[in-house]
Amino acid sequence: MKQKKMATHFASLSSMSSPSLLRYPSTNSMAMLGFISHYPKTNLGTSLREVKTSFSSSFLSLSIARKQQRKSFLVRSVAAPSDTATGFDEMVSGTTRKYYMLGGKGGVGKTSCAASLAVKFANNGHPTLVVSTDPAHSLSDSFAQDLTGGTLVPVEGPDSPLFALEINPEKAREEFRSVNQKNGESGIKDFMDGMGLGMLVEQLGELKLGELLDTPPPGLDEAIAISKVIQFLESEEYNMFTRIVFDTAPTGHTLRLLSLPDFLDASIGKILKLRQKIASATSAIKSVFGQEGTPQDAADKLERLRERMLKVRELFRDTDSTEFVIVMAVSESSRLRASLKKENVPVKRLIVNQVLPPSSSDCKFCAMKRKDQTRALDMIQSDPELSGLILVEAPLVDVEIRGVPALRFLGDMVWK
Ligand SMILES: Nc1ncnc2c1ncn2[C@@H]1O[C@H](COP(=O)(O)OP(=O)(O)OP(=O)(O)O)[C@@H](O)[C@H]1O
Repeated sequence: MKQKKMATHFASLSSMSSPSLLRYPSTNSMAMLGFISHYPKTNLGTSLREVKTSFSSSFLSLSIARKQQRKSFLVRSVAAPSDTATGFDEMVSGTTRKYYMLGGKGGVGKTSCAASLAVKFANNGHPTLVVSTDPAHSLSDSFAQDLTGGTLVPVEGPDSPLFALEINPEKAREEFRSVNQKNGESGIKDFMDGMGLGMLVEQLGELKLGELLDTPPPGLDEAIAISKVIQFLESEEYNMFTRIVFDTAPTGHTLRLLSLPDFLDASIGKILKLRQKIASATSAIKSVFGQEGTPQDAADKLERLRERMLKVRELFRDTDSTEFVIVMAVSESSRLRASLKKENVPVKRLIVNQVLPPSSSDCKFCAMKRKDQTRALDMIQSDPELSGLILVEAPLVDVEIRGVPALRFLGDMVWK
């Protein structure tokens, strides 16, 4: 229903003719998105004057103006773009597979930036896959398409194949969970004490395996989800993808994820060593690993998971194939950058999203916001953690970033 609405919406846009509208050439039959002035400075006159009208009184007038615009299918942007080049040429060059992980707090526009980057890659000849491993998915919203099935869904519109995937982190954990102990820890302890193996239980207890699987830390699901994606991308079937864009979880989760492979590697390594020790006590192992499958199955699963985690960890640190792009709101701190640095994760670019446009006649509120914003941008530029990064100011646009044409529009402004 919503998709239909979108299609109508953009179809109407494509049939508009106004001197102040700039039409986007589309290589397929998808409708086009028109925006007043594609932001070149020379073209700001009429459009910005109109925009200022809605900005000058209050946000109420802005929202009324928005409604009117939507009604007449006139979509306008209220921001000037950054002139900064993001080095997209470098991002797009070469056919060797590259991974882009976009991370940042929830609500800053991470998904929009990830989806627009994926669209841009696909429009520049790269068969692309965009994956959401954020437990609170919004990729479906962004593409205005249902991507919730946990499988690769083709996205219509871009010039080269673009597939999207929302990974259900719960499902991704199932494999790991299947090696979970079925009994409570005290049950196992009694049982194993009876067999003279109490010490091993203590060692297992120290790993907090049961706790880890029953109430997993937020980053665990994502670590497993990413490792699954990496795994299936290795198969021949998915060789075609030369760009993989990850819409990762919000900052806190992502940071945990970054340290998890080490943690899991250490834990799984210990478990595997313990397996050797208790190899003869089959029934005890069954209690620990559950009744399903043989101890060998459980150990093999853990070993495979461990290998995959190691790959993810390597991938996160490989500057040739992977880049972590930070997306933040203007007012945020540089904590994420510091943590990424500590984890040796390659970061080159920082997107500061929803930046207000320049204007000479702001309302009080807008003027205040703009001041805050200028101060925040100055701080970012002088922050030793951030100053070395390519700073990209993504403008606030007066339209919902939904569907391929809108993502294409945003992508053309952000990824240059
Ligand atoms: N530059 C922008 N101008 C205007 N609206 C924007 C911009 N960037 C994002 N938005 C809007 O902000 C909302 C949140 O964006 P998005 O879903 O991309 O954020 P997110 O960081 O992925 O959030 P979450 O983690 O909650 O999914 C969306 O409605 C999106 O359309």
